[in-house]
Amino acid sequence: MFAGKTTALLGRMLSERETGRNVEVVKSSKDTRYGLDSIVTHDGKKLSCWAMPDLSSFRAKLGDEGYDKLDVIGIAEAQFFDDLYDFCSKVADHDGKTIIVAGLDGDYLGRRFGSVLDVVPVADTVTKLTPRYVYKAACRQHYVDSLVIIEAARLFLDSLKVQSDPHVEPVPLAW
Ligand SMILES: Nc1ncnc2c1ncn2[C@@H]1O[C@H](COP(=O)(O)OP(=O)(O)O)[C@@H](O)[C@H]1O
Ligand SMILES: Cc1cn([C@H]2C[C@H](O)[C@@H](COP(=O)(O)O)O2)c(=O)[nH]c1=O
Repeated sequence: MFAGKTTALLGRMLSERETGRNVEVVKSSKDTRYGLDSIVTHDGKKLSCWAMPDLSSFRAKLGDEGYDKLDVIGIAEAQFFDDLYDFCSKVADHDGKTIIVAGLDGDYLGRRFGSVLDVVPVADTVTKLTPRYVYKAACRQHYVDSLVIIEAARLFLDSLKVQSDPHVEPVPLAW
């Protein structure tokens, strides 16, 4: 929800790839917003991925040979995978691969979301990202009225365009 999770995941995967490591990304097939063949940031950066309903089918989908060659697995929209903890434990501890998880730890009401929080104790590092205030408010409202997020995003992006022009006075957002 505009916090930069997908941007961060994409950046991490590309830098792992640049160091010669073999990487793949899997995302939940529940997230159909931008199609199923890629993870896509809200400003349109893309990286191809596998979309799956659960993580237990990951190895079978890649095949043993493809799976064995992998060094790094990125997981997007992790909040939708019920088997996140079991997958991460097995793949990291048993198979020795690096896993980079991106997902929401809480829903729009601030309640825990899926099992993202369960993998925190077994993670080597955790980065907590938070949306800009305007997006946070709009995302909450989105679940009440789905049109509000679109208008809020448009207003915010318009305000950035105005502020980036040194000859134009910035217009404050009214909320
Ligand atoms: N420092 C930053 N880190 C991440 N995203 C940023 C940053 N500054 C601006 N952005 C913008 O915020 C948006 C974050 O989108 P995205 O990574 O898809 O978020 P999320 O996956 O959390 O919904 C993008 O439009 C990106 O360009
Ligand atoms: C806050 C919130 C989000 N969701 C869903 C909506 C999207 O499919 C993802 C969030 O994706 P993003 O990459 O962070 O934009 O989660 C939901 O179902 N319930 C919620 O409360």
